[in-house]
Amino acid sequence: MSQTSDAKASAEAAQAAASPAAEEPIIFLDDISVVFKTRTGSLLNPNRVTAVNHLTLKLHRGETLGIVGESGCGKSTTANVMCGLQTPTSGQVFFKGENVTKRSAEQRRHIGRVISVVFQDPATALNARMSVADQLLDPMRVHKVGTPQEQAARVRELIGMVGLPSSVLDALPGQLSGGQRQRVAIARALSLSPDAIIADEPTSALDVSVRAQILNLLMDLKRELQLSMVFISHDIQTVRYISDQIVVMNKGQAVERGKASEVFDNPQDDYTKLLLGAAPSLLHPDPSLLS
Ligand SMILES: Nc1ncnc2c1ncn2[C@@H]1O[C@H](COP(=O)(O)OP(=O)(O)OP(=O)(O)O)[C@@H](O)[C@H]1O
Repeated sequence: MSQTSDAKASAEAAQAAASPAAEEPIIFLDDISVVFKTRTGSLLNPNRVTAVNHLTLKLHRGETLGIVGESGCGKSTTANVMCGLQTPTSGQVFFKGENVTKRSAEQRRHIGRVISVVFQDPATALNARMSVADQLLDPMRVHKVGTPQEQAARVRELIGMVGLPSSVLDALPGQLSGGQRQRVAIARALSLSPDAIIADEPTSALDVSVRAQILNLLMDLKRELQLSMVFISHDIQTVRYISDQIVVMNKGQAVERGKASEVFDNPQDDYTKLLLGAAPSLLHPDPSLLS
């Protein structure tokens, strides 16, 4: 199934490449694999773990691509390849048509290709000793974006965009709730007006009631800013709620892909069916929380 799924994606990619009029995907992972050296590995592959195995996927402008699969299936490694934190062992990474396979996240920023990441735990993603205002100013200072006045105005704009009062700007992360901290992390991710955002399990560390609020915030921002987003989760119901397109991963491979509604209403792969069958009892006992 995965080969069929990836063959389909490769055929689409070839077709898109042949048509100059077709809009380039923001991110295009072309048949990437990531193999880590380890002390253990498997019987067939000693001292090696294949975290991602011949994966092809595309993120189009304004789209939310959901990546779903169990722990260890390669989601975070895929996210790291997308944002330049991990170089693939094989395969190529394109950013708006440009081959950036060998470029680090830092090098990509210098050529104006920005992908921001929102991590699972805002407590560790934010600097505990920096005020909220400084956390938001930091990326603009580091990348020398705007005058001090423009940066200050942008900070006020960002904090409003994520639904927080400007009174939190002087607070330290430890003085905020988990949901507020994740809002700050999202504001920080938006500060350089990224081409795409990768949200890697952004709600998993939060209380169930707060999860729905953060999901709704991401949906609102996506609409208002026409964000292109990769949303990664082991929770298939959360992915279903927010995504336009879905890739289901198992053991480093894409086992199913397609429009979210089609994948969920008519899953073809046994693993997807298993995830869907297991889903209702996993994290959202009360579906009204997501409405
Ligand atoms: N730096 C590394 N060195 C060795 N093995 C690694 C490394 N990073 C990830 N792995 C292994 O690669 C596989 C995929 O890991 P990855 O973190 O991408 O999965 P995941 O789906 O994001 O899981 P989780 O949801 O638990 O984070 C796992 O078997 C993991 O142990």
